[in-house]
Order: sequence, then C-alpha cells, then structure tokens
Amino acid sequence: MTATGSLLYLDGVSVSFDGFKALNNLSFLIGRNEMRAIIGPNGAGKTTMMDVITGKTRPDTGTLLFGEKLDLTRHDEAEIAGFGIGRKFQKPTVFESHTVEDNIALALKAPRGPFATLFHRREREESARIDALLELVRLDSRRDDLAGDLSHGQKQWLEIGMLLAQDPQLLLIDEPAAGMTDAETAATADLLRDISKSHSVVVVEHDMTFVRALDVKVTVLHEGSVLAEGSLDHVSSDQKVIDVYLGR
Ligand SMILES: Nc1ncnc2c1ncn2[C@@H]1O[C@H](COP(=O)(O)OP(=O)(O)OP(=O)(O)O)[C@@H](O)[C@H]1O
Repeated sequence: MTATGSLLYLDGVSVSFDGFKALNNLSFLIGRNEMRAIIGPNGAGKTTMMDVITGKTRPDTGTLLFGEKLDLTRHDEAEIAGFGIGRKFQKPTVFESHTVEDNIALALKAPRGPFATLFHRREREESARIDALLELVRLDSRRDDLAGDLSHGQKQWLEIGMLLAQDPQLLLIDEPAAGMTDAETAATADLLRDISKSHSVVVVEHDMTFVRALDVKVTVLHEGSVLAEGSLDHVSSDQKVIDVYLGR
C-alpha cells in the first residue's frame, strides 16, 4: 500500500491504553472525494481511529498522512482541524437559541476548530454561501426557525452544514443515523452522497439499512484492525464478519 492518490493514509497505526491495544496495526486509505463506511462491533476501535486522525489521541506507532505528505502525528487537534479535517460527533451540538441561518453564518465566520467570534457584518458572498449550504442540508425552508425547534435529524443536518461551512476536505461522521426516523435516515444517505461529490467522507455506523443506502465501500474493524473491506454484499458474506459482527 502506498499513499499515492490518497487523501488520508493510515499504515500500521497502533494505540495502547494500559497495555490494551485499541488499534492494532491499522492500515487503510481514503481517496479524494471517496465516501467510506466503517462498521464493526463495540470496542472494535472506531472511535479511537477517529481520535487518532483528529489528533485527540497520539498513535504509539504507525504512519498517518493527510494529502499524501502531511504527517498528522506531528500536529495537534486545532492544527489538524485547520488543515481541513472536520469531525461530527454523534450528539448534535447546535446553538439552539439562534436561528438555523445564524448557526450557519456563525460557522462560516468562525476559524476552523472551536468557534471564536460571534457577530460580523453579512456580506453578499456570504449570503450566497449560506443559501447554498442551507439548500444542501435540506433546511432552506427552516432558515428562520430556532435551531432548538428542529427535529433530531434536522439538527444533525444543520451540524453537518456548519461543518461544511468550515470548508473541510475530509469529514468524519459518527453514527449520523442513530435516533433518526426511517425517512430522515434515507434523506441523510442522500445528503452524504451529495457531499461526497466534492469531499471525502468517513462514516462510522451500526445501522445496516443506512450503510446499504450509502452504497459505498465498507471497512470492517475488529480488535483494532481491518477484518474485511469491500462492498457491503462482499463483507456481509464473509464468514469472519458474520462471526464477529453481523451474525450476532
Ligand atoms: N481512554 C481509554 N482508556 C482505556 N481504554 C480505552 C480508552 N479509549 C478506548 N478504550 C478501549 O479501547 C477499545 C476500543 O474502543 P473504541 O471506543 O475505539 O471502540 P468503538 O469501535 O468506537 O466502539 P463503539 O462501537 O462501542 O463506540 C475498547 O475496548 C475501549 O474500552
């Protein structure tokens, strides 16, 4: 495996907590404008993998490259966010007492990473960008409503819009479909497919209906390493995957 053509490259990445290997020689790569689904049983290392990519946890060993050359292990969380790696945690965190539109506007103004400034004058270019983002995340008709009044699924979309406002190249998204209605789940798969036309996206998910709707290559993690990789049909017919995950 070489890093050529990859946006994100992990090779032989290991992380131990008190002697327990949460990641064990983990290797995979994500291409530019590729969406990848990561699945695996509880404790497989999915969260630790995202912690390592975003600089929250340092790997003990291994190579971690962004854009083929940039060594992420030499940078901290804020710097990595600044390079264009955005992370969405499972629980939506939006500014509930601000409107949907203002949430996007605030994210546009903020430096990447933790938000620093709140109010600025709105410029025309910015308005066009806000319109485009609201349309993309299916919230155009809710723009003047308070974010706190959105459904759980809509809050997830708003937060995805806020992440996109920061113009990331790679989005890491943790269980977006959890707690969503079936209709929201299907709409979220459509949304992520739209986003992946111009961004790389890594989605960690347990909901197999959602993973099927994404219709992308799947990486199965188990005990901190890649157990299987390929289409959902390919990995779901793999006896190793059935034994540790899907057959349970
Ligand atoms: N800070 C830590 N200290 C000690 N052990 C940890 C720490 N973080 C994670 N672990 C352990 O590492 C293993 C991998 O955990 P991780 O959270 O990455 O798995 P996961 O695939 O995200 O699981 P889930 O699907 O339940 O979220 C688990 O056994 C977990 O208990």
